[in-house]
Amino acid sequence: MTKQQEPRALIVIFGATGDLAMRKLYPSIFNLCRNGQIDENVAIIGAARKPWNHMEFRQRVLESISNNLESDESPNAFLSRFYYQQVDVTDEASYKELHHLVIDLEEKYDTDGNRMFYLAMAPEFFGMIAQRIDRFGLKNSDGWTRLVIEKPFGHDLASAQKLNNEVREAFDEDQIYRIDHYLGKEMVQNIEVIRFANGIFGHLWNNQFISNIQITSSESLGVEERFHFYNQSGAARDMVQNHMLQMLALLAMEPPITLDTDEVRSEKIKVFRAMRRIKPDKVDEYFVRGQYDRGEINGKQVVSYQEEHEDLKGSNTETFVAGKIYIDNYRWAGVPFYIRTGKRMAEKAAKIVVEFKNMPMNLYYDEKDKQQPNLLVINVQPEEGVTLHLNAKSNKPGTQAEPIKLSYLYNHKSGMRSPEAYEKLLLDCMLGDATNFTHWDEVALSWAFIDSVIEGWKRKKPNFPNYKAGTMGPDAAHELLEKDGFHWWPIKDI
Ligand SMILES: NC(=O)C1=CN([C@@H]2O[C@H](COP(=O)(O)OP(=O)(O)OC[C@H]3O[C@@H](n4cnc5c(N)ncnc54)[C@H](OP(=O)(O)O)[C@@H]3O)[C@@H](O)[C@H]2O)C=CC1
Ligand SMILES: O=C1O[C@H](COP(=O)(O)O)[C@@H](O)[C@H](O)[C@H]1O
Repeated sequence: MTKQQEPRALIVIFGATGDLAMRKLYPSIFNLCRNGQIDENVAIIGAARKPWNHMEFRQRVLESISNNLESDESPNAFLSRFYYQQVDVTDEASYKELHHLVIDLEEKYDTDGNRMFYLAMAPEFFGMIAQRIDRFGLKNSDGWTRLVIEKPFGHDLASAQKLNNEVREAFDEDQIYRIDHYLGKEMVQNIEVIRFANGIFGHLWNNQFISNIQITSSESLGVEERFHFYNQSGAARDMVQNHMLQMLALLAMEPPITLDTDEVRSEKIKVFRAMRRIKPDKVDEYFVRGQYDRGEINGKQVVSYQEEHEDLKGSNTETFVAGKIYIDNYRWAGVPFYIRTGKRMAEKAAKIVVEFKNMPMNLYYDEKDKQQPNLLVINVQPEEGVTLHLNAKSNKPGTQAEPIKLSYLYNHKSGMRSPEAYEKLLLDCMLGDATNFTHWDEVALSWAFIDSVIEGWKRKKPNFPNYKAGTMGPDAAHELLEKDGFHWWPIKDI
């Protein structure tokens, strides 16, 4: 968290007619307005090629927020702040027309000259738009100008570096807000608080007391309409390089000296630097890849990845990744961080399990009835909460101790709604708080790590498909932990 400013701004959304804008951005802006977190000094320009006028655009925005509207609530004041400008980002004249509208609205809404440009467009346009915003005078020297960039930020280190150079020719690092929506999730933000505000965890958070940490983000859906993008990307690039490694960094970083953006980022960067790089010829010791076959999810038969579209036939793209990552520093030497993510798995869930080492001597359990390790479970989604697994006195005949759970569920409190990730991140950007956005060094180091895994995979053709839809991935993902004497903790009811 960094010193916060007032949320006064003109927001320009490139890609305003697209899926992300409709499904995530407009409902998030609506919630921020309804909660009074942004007010009359914020207006929004939607920019895309569709030949819409302001009224047609407002109608689409209305449709996108219809699920959020109460029956007796009028959306008119909210919608009146939305304007549309037809823009082809490849056409220079578009930027000049956009500039005129920006100037008009800035005066009307008294936005102090603050401008947020949100790039909700295909990544190949990111560099071009950033440079043209600069070249056509859309950056404002009176207020602040910020550029929000969606993922993916590159396809590998080389392309990310090229994109970063292009963007940096027009914007300074502190003006660039690279989105990783996992950093906007309530329980991901809670990792730091749980660690740094609780002595019982803070003091034990190291290799003396923790045996391993497991991070899972599983999805039950397949690739759906995004198959074209996904087939060129795969789970390692789509989920591991960003979301999974970001959660790992928050779990592993040293306490920052303050919560200022630079301090938090600098601790995360140190984690990325300490991550043991996997040599391509050793990739199979550390990483497992998978692709789903036909299977059953929620009682419904589903087709294999390769059957989802004719273009996917014969594909070698991984839809599942499990990995073991070591952080070679004093705190974490010898502690494996296991990560696991994939499509068409048994459940949609994201969960972190911190497994503590057992007591050195066991008074209450015998050989057949082993002591359960203490677990701290951070439920990221769908439930949001924390569960602590302890051992306590048992009343059952023949046993002296048994595992019990202490749970706190955030989203089960009546009337409590966790803000959507995009809601928080949009507000953070307006407030000038870049803590929950990724710094270039984090992006570069995580690409370097993933590139060597992918390089190792390229050397050997995978034997795909290798897991059934509706399961928790290929057998090799389970063996990865078993050979270290661990197992994956379940993602349900834990
Ligand atoms: N959808 C999602 O859930 C997520 C998306 N993202 C990222 O967000 C970005 C956008 O994704 P998504 O919304 O799904 O993509 P869509 O394909 O749904 O939308 C693309 C948008 O770009 C506009 N566009 C395309 N070409 C031009 C052009 N030459 N000039 C101006 N506008 C143009 C399209 O509008 P028009 O045709 O009217 O010009 C449309 O508004 C991508 O980087 C994606 O990776 C990230 C996470 C999740
Ligand atoms: O960034 C992405 O994330 C989603 C999963 O996000 P979640 O918030 O629903 O867990 C994933 O489906 C998508 O492939 C990926 O690009």
